[in-house]
Amino acid sequence: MKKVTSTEMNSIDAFSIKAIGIPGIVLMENAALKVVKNIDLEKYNKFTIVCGVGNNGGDGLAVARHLIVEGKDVDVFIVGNIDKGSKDFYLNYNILDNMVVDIHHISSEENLKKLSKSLESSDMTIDSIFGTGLKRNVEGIFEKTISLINEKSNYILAIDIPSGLNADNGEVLNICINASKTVTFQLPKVGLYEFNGKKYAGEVIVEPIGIPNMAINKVLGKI
Ligand SMILES: NC(=O)C1=CN([C@@H]2O[C@H](COP(=O)(O)OP(=O)(O)OC[C@H]3O[C@@H](n4cnc5c(N)ncnc54)[C@H](O)[C@@H]3O)[C@@H](O)[C@H]2O)[C@@H](O)CC1
Ligand SMILES: [K+]
Repeated sequence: MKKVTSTEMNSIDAFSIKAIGIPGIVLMENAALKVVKNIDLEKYNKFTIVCGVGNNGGDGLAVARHLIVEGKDVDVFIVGNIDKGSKDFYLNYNILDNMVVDIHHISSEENLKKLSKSLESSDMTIDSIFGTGLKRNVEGIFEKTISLINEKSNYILAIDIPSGLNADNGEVLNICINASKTVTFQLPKVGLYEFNGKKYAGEVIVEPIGIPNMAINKVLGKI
Protein backbone atom coordinates (compact mmCIF):
# COMPACT_ATOMS: atom_id res chain seq x y z
CA MET A 1 0.00 0.00 0.00
CA LYS A 2 1.33 3.46 -0.94
CA LYS A 3 2.86 5.32 2.03
CA VAL A 4 1.79 8.98 2.21
CA THR A 5 3.03 12.21 3.78
CA SER A 6 0.92 14.34 6.13
CA THR A 7 0.38 16.85 3.33
CA GLU A 8 -0.92 14.15 0.99
CA MET A 9 -3.15 12.73 3.74
CA ASN A 10 -4.53 16.17 4.60
CA SER A 11 -5.27 16.78 0.88
CA ILE A 12 -7.05 13.43 0.60
CA ASP A 13 -9.11 14.23 3.73
CA ALA A 14 -9.87 17.71 2.37
CA PHE A 15 -10.94 16.36 -1.04
CA SER A 16 -13.28 13.86 0.65
CA ILE A 17 -14.79 16.65 2.77
CA LYS A 18 -14.91 19.53 0.29
CA ALA A 19 -15.23 17.91 -3.17
CA ILE A 20 -17.15 14.75 -2.26
CA GLY A 21 -19.06 16.16 0.72
CA ILE A 22 -18.25 13.67 3.45
CA PRO A 23 -18.36 15.77 6.66
CA GLY A 24 -15.10 15.74 8.62
CA ILE A 25 -17.01 14.61 11.69
CA VAL A 26 -18.09 11.46 9.82
CA LEU A 27 -14.44 10.62 9.08
CA MET A 28 -13.58 11.34 12.74
CA GLU A 29 -16.39 9.09 13.99
CA ASN A 30 -15.33 6.32 11.61
CA ALA A 31 -11.76 6.74 12.87
CA ALA A 32 -12.86 6.50 16.50
CA LEU A 33 -14.85 3.32 15.84
CA LYS A 34 -11.82 1.75 14.14
CA VAL A 35 -9.70 2.53 17.20
CA VAL A 36 -12.29 0.89 19.48
CA LYS A 37 -12.39 -2.12 17.10
CA ASN A 38 -8.68 -2.65 17.85
CA ILE A 39 -9.11 -2.65 21.65
CA ASP A 40 -9.80 -5.99 23.38
CA LEU A 41 -12.74 -4.89 25.55
CA GLU A 42 -12.60 -8.19 27.46
CA LYS A 43 -9.09 -7.35 28.60
CA TYR A 44 -9.04 -3.55 29.08
CA ASN A 45 -11.47 -1.83 31.44
CA LYS A 46 -9.82 1.33 32.74
CA PHE A 47 -8.49 3.95 30.30
CA THR A 48 -6.63 7.24 30.44
CA ILE A 49 -7.16 9.22 27.25
CA VAL A 50 -4.90 12.23 26.66
CA CYS A 51 -6.09 14.59 23.92
CA GLY A 52 -4.60 17.55 22.08
CA VAL A 53 -6.92 20.26 20.73
CA GLY A 54 -6.70 19.43 17.02
CA ASN A 55 -8.54 16.72 15.10
CA ASN A 56 -6.28 14.04 16.58
CA GLY A 57 -7.58 15.20 19.96
CA GLY A 58 -11.10 15.08 18.55
CA ASP A 59 -10.54 11.42 17.63
CA GLY A 60 -9.57 10.72 21.23
CA LEU A 61 -12.68 12.43 22.61
CA ALA A 62 -14.88 10.33 20.31
CA VAL A 63 -13.04 7.16 21.41
CA ALA A 64 -13.63 8.20 25.04
CA ARG A 65 -17.37 8.54 24.32
CA HIS A 66 -17.62 5.05 22.80
CA LEU A 67 -15.67 3.48 25.69
CA ILE A 68 -17.89 5.27 28.25
CA VAL A 69 -21.01 4.04 26.41
CA GLU A 70 -19.51 0.52 26.60
CA GLY A 71 -19.44 0.97 30.37
CA LYS A 72 -15.65 1.39 30.67
CA ASP A 73 -13.92 3.54 33.28
CA VAL A 74 -12.41 6.46 31.32
CA ASP A 75 -10.33 9.42 32.55
CA VAL A 76 -10.18 12.20 29.92
CA PHE A 77 -7.32 14.72 29.89
CA ILE A 78 -6.73 17.61 27.51
CA VAL A 79 -3.38 19.28 26.94
CA GLY A 80 -3.29 22.56 25.01
CA ASN A 81 -5.38 25.70 24.76
CA ILE A 82 -8.95 24.64 24.07
CA ASP A 83 -9.71 28.14 22.77
CA LYS A 84 -7.59 27.06 19.79
CA GLY A 85 -9.60 23.86 19.35
CA SER A 86 -10.54 22.65 15.86
CA LYS A 87 -14.19 22.59 14.81
CA ASP A 88 -14.53 18.83 15.15
CA PHE A 89 -12.55 18.79 18.40
CA TYR A 90 -15.15 21.19 19.82
CA LEU A 91 -18.04 19.13 18.56
CA ASN A 92 -16.82 16.07 20.47
CA TYR A 93 -15.78 18.18 23.47
CA ASN A 94 -19.32 19.57 23.80
CA ILE A 95 -20.89 16.12 23.54
CA LEU A 96 -18.77 14.85 26.47
CA ASP A 97 -19.53 18.06 28.37
CA ASN A 98 -23.28 17.46 27.84
CA MET A 99 -22.79 13.88 29.05
CA VAL A 100 -21.36 15.42 32.25
CA VAL A 101 -18.04 13.64 31.72
CA ASP A 102 -15.24 14.97 33.91
CA ILE A 103 -12.58 16.46 31.56
CA HIS A 104 -9.26 17.39 33.17
CA HIS A 105 -7.19 20.18 31.59
CA ILE A 106 -3.46 19.66 31.99
CA SER A 107 -2.37 23.22 32.56
CA SER A 108 -0.43 23.03 35.81
CA GLU A 109 1.81 20.82 37.91
CA GLU A 110 -1.31 20.01 39.96
CA ASN A 111 -3.02 18.37 36.98
CA LEU A 112 0.16 16.52 36.08
CA LYS A 113 -0.09 14.79 39.48
CA LYS A 114 -3.71 13.83 38.65
CA LEU A 115 -2.54 12.53 35.26
CA SER A 116 0.22 10.50 36.87
CA LYS A 117 -2.23 8.77 39.24
CA SER A 118 -4.62 8.05 36.40
CA LEU A 119 -1.88 6.56 34.18
CA GLU A 120 -0.67 4.26 36.95
CA SER A 121 -4.16 2.93 37.65
CA SER A 122 -5.24 2.46 34.01
CA ASP A 123 -4.89 -0.70 31.94
CA MET A 124 -4.42 1.40 28.77
CA THR A 125 -3.34 4.92 27.88
CA ILE A 126 -4.64 6.27 24.60
CA ASP A 127 -2.46 8.93 22.96
CA SER A 128 -4.42 11.45 20.93
CA ILE A 129 -2.24 14.51 21.50
CA PHE A 130 -0.81 15.03 18.01
CA GLY A 131 -1.32 13.30 14.68
CA THR A 132 -0.26 14.54 11.23
CA GLY A 133 -0.51 18.15 12.41
CA LEU A 134 2.66 18.10 14.54
CA LYS A 135 4.89 20.72 12.98
CA ARG A 136 7.54 21.77 15.50
CA ASN A 137 9.43 20.52 18.53
CA VAL A 138 7.39 19.30 21.47
CA GLU A 139 8.15 21.49 24.47
CA GLY A 140 6.82 22.75 27.80
CA ILE A 141 3.68 21.16 29.22
CA PHE A 142 3.41 18.91 26.13
CA GLU A 143 6.89 17.54 26.72
CA LYS A 144 6.16 16.97 30.43
CA THR A 145 2.88 15.21 29.55
CA ILE A 146 4.48 12.86 26.99
CA SER A 147 7.36 12.08 29.35
CA LEU A 148 4.91 11.21 32.14
CA ILE A 149 2.81 9.04 29.81
CA ASN A 150 5.91 7.09 28.76
CA GLU A 151 7.04 6.70 32.36
CA LYS A 152 3.76 5.73 34.06
CA SER A 153 1.63 3.91 31.46
CA ASN A 154 1.00 0.18 31.51
CA TYR A 155 0.15 0.00 27.81
CA ILE A 156 -0.01 2.79 25.21
CA LEU A 157 -2.15 2.86 22.06
CA ALA A 158 -1.43 5.79 19.73
CA ILE A 159 -4.08 7.32 17.48
CA ASP A 160 -2.83 7.76 13.90
CA ILE A 161 0.77 8.70 14.84
CA PRO A 162 2.65 8.34 18.16
CA SER A 163 2.70 11.95 19.39
CA GLY A 164 6.08 13.54 18.82
CA LEU A 165 6.92 11.63 15.63
CA ASN A 166 7.17 13.57 12.39
CA ALA A 167 4.74 11.68 10.13
CA ASP A 168 6.73 12.62 7.00
CA ASN A 169 10.20 11.38 7.90
CA GLY A 170 10.08 9.51 11.20
CA GLU A 171 12.06 12.17 13.05
CA VAL A 172 11.43 12.59 16.78
CA LEU A 173 10.55 16.22 17.48
CA ASN A 174 12.36 16.36 20.86
CA ILE A 175 10.28 13.64 22.56
CA CYS A 176 7.87 10.96 21.40
CA ILE A 177 5.23 8.62 22.79
CA ASN A 178 6.50 5.05 23.09
CA ALA A 179 3.45 3.19 21.77
CA SER A 180 2.85 -0.57 21.82
CA LYS A 181 0.30 -0.16 19.03
CA THR A 182 -0.60 2.60 16.55
CA VAL A 183 -3.93 2.62 14.69
CA THR A 184 -3.34 4.80 11.62
CA PHE A 185 -6.12 5.97 9.32
CA GLN A 186 -6.75 5.01 5.71
CA LEU A 187 -3.14 4.98 4.45
CA PRO A 188 0.24 4.26 6.07
CA LYS A 189 2.24 7.45 6.82
CA VAL A 190 5.86 7.39 5.65
CA GLY A 191 7.28 8.28 9.08
CA LEU A 192 5.76 5.22 10.76
CA TYR A 193 8.10 2.93 8.85
CA GLU A 194 11.32 4.92 9.11
CA PHE A 195 13.86 4.02 11.81
CA ASN A 196 12.29 5.95 14.73
CA GLY A 197 8.82 5.21 13.43
CA LYS A 198 9.32 1.48 14.01
CA LYS A 199 10.76 2.21 17.45
CA TYR A 200 7.96 4.47 18.67
CA ALA A 201 4.87 3.30 16.78
CA GLY A 202 4.91 -0.32 17.96
CA GLU A 203 2.58 -2.55 15.94
CA VAL A 204 1.04 -0.42 13.16
CA ILE A 205 -2.52 -1.19 12.08
CA VAL A 206 -3.85 0.61 8.99
CA GLU A 207 -7.63 1.11 9.21
CA PRO A 208 -9.80 2.56 6.40
CA ILE A 209 -12.17 5.29 7.60
CA GLY A 210 -14.50 5.53 4.58
CA ILE A 211 -12.41 7.65 2.21
CA PRO A 212 -13.34 6.81 -1.42
CA ASN A 213 -10.50 5.67 -3.73
CA MET A 214 -11.46 8.58 -5.98
CA ALA A 215 -10.07 11.00 -3.37
CA ILE A 216 -6.87 8.99 -2.99
CA ASN A 217 -6.31 8.61 -6.74
CA LYS A 218 -7.09 12.28 -7.36
CA VAL A 219 -4.47 13.47 -4.85
CA LEU A 220 -1.84 10.83 -5.63
CA GLY A 221 -2.20 11.65 -9.30
CA LYS A 222 -3.39 8.29 -10.61
CA ILE A 223 -6.18 9.98 -12.61
N1 LIG B 1 -10.93 15.72 8.89
C1 LIG B 1 -9.71 15.26 8.92
O1 LIG B 1 -8.78 15.80 8.34
C2 LIG B 1 -9.48 14.05 9.74
C3 LIG B 1 -8.36 14.06 10.58
N2 LIG B 1 -8.17 13.05 11.45
C4 LIG B 1 -7.26 13.20 12.59
O2 LIG B 1 -6.76 14.52 12.62
C5 LIG B 1 -5.33 14.50 12.69
C6 LIG B 1 -4.80 15.76 12.06
O3 LIG B 1 -5.45 16.79 12.80
P1 LIG B 1 -4.90 18.29 12.79
O4 LIG B 1 -4.48 18.64 11.42
O5 LIG B 1 -5.94 19.09 13.47
O6 LIG B 1 -3.58 18.26 13.65
P2 LIG B 1 -3.25 17.50 15.01
O7 LIG B 1 -4.50 17.22 15.76
O8 LIG B 1 -2.35 16.40 14.64
O9 LIG B 1 -2.39 18.57 15.83
C7 LIG B 1 -2.56 19.87 15.58
C8 LIG B 1 -2.75 20.60 16.89
O10 LIG B 1 -1.56 20.53 17.64
C9 LIG B 1 -0.96 21.84 17.72
N3 LIG B 1 0.48 21.65 17.58
C10 LIG B 1 1.17 21.23 16.51
N4 LIG B 1 2.50 21.10 16.80
C11 LIG B 1 2.61 21.46 18.12
C12 LIG B 1 3.70 21.54 19.04
N5 LIG B 1 4.94 21.19 18.68
N6 LIG B 1 3.46 21.94 20.30
C13 LIG B 1 2.20 22.27 20.68
N7 LIG B 1 1.12 22.21 19.89
C14 LIG B 1 1.34 21.81 18.61
C15 LIG B 1 -1.62 22.65 16.62
O11 LIG B 1 -1.67 24.00 16.99
C16 LIG B 1 -3.02 22.04 16.60
O12 LIG B 1 -3.80 22.54 17.66
C17 LIG B 1 -4.93 13.21 12.03
O13 LIG B 1 -3.67 12.76 12.50
C18 LIG B 1 -6.06 12.26 12.46
O14 LIG B 1 -5.80 11.73 13.74
C19 LIG B 1 -9.13 11.96 11.53
O15 LIG B 1 -10.13 12.40 12.42
C20 LIG B 1 -9.74 11.68 10.20
C21 LIG B 1 -10.38 12.91 9.62
K1 LIG C 1 -1.41 10.60 18.50
